[in-house]
Amino acid sequence: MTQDLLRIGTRGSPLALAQAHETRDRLREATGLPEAAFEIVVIRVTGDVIQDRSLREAGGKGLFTKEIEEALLSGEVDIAVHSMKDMPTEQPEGLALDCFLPREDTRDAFVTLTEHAGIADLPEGATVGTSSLRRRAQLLARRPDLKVVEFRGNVQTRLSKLSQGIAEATFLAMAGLNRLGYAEVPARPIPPDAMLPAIAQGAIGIERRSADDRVREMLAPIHHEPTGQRLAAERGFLRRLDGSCQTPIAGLAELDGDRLRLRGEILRPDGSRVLADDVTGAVAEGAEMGRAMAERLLGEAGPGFFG
Ligand SMILES: NCc1[nH]cc(CCC(=O)O)c1CC(=O)O
Repeated sequence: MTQDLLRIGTRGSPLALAQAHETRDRLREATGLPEAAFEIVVIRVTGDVIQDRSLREAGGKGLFTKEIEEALLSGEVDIAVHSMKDMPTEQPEGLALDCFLPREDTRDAFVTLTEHAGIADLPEGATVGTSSLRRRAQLLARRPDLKVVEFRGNVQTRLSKLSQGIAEATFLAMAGLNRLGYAEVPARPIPPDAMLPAIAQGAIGIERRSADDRVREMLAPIHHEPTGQRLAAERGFLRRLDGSCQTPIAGLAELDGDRLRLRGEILRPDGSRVLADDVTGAVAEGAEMGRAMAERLLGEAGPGFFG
């Protein structure tokens, strides 16, 4: 970082830009620096360029982060703002990811232009759009009769697919809708008991060069430790499961004083089996609780579970 400018790297999607603006505003507030001290630098990532096929086919993890991390390492940007939901559990050598903003709503939302109030009310054989393996598996676990079609693109695109009748409902993260200020989108939050969210859903993380002390000091006052504690548990769970990267995984940690409750779930992609666990322990033990839960569920699953 040059003496007077902090370059903030981000994807160019409306949600990514909203998250970058939130980060800049919090940094301005914390540092007292003027708006001119920050520059938002939009970086094109592979995941944004691929439009014609499913992201999974294109090769899994890191599709939304690789180019941004390269820009960090080369000094093109000084920090990178990410949806933690899209972040691998390990960062490249030389980068640190330990600053988290206060978490938004962690729930998924059921979105429909029809009068159906939720998953249970959809007519027999109805079509639901989602490109999330997790949501697909969770949906089919409850309603094996439903048809799932691939749904990509931003919120507007997905809503227009609903209005064209391509599907009767879809799912979106409440966090994204709230951060974009889309109060008019017909979205009903789903309680975590009914659909456990993705690991780290609703959390924003800020990545930096490990050795950049000036940036580390600048980020310290905007870090939200309770969010960090919850993510430590959820990502501890994910880290142990990451090997099978096509695995539908869900998890949510919640704090109650110095206690942490962690719920986790792994599913077969077709929803035919769901293995779930729910534990409470000391906040400081979150990462280990997550790892141990993953171990238990993997043991229960046995070989071939994800087939
Ligand atoms: N995988 C895409 C993605 N990454 C983060 C969010 C939403 C915001 C969040 O969960 O923080 C979304 C879209 C969605 O799931 O609706």
